[in-house]
Amino acid sequence: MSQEPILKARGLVKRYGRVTALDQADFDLYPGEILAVIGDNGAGKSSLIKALSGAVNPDEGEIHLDGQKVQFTSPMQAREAGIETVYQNLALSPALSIADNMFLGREIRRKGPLGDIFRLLDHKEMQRVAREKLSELGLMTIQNINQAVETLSGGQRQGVAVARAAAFGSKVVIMDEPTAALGVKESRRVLELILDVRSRGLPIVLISHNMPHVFEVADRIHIHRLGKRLTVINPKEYTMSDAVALMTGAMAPKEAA
Ligand SMILES: Nc1ncnc2c1ncn2[C@@H]1O[C@H](COP(=O)(O)OP(=O)(O)OP(=O)(O)O)[C@@H](O)[C@H]1O
Repeated sequence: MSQEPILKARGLVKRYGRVTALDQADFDLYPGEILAVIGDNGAGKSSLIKALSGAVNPDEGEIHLDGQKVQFTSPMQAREAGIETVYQNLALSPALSIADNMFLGREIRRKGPLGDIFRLLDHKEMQRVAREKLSELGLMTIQNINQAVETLSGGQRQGVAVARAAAFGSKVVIMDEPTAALGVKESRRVLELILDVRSRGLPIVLISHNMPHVFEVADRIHIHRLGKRLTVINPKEYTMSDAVALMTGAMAPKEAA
């Protein structure tokens, strides 16, 4: 790759007591790509993603975003720097509307003296922007932006979470198992959304156990094993069973070219 990575990590270490979840892990995400991260249970994928998204503080190692060294102490800091994460448990508030969920934690306040004094929310503006963001991603089959998220299907909820990440992630979108809880049709829609987000120029990190999904959308596959990056493969040059064999240690990686 001739370009510089947009997000890069070197030598990440994270220990939980006697367990070493990350053991000198490296990571590279390049502009405009979908990078899948796969690995066996307990390989350290979540720990890696948490370190990159500010949810855990690594004990050692460095993270660089856009060439600058960063040290996030909270997910909010990573979000402010342009890294949006769609977590497995979604982090949506079911009782709130779609529009309110899109702006959770970064609400737009009303301008003017009353707005300043009472910190009033600008619901109209939030609804307008939410509608715009959802329709950009072809999600306006969701009829009413004021509908509570709890009334949506799993796929629609995932759509709101992805739209929120795509709307606010200025540099990187990380998705942790976005299709895990979904049916076939809903998974399809979310995969299309992931491709849409890439076509809008945002690079994506996709953590998934679903090999067909990974092989369908990923440009490159980072294989994580025993707390570190084992290798990165091109899905066009490997079969799914090769990838699983690498993940489980049944096959050794080829020497880097
Ligand atoms: N908060 C924690 N406290 C203690 N141990 C943890 C914690 N988080 C992760 N671990 C341990 O670190 C190791 C790596 O876990 P991690 O969740 O990163 O793996 P993973 O590849 O995401 O696994 P899975 O695919 O099962 O979600 C595991 O042995 C796990 O038990």
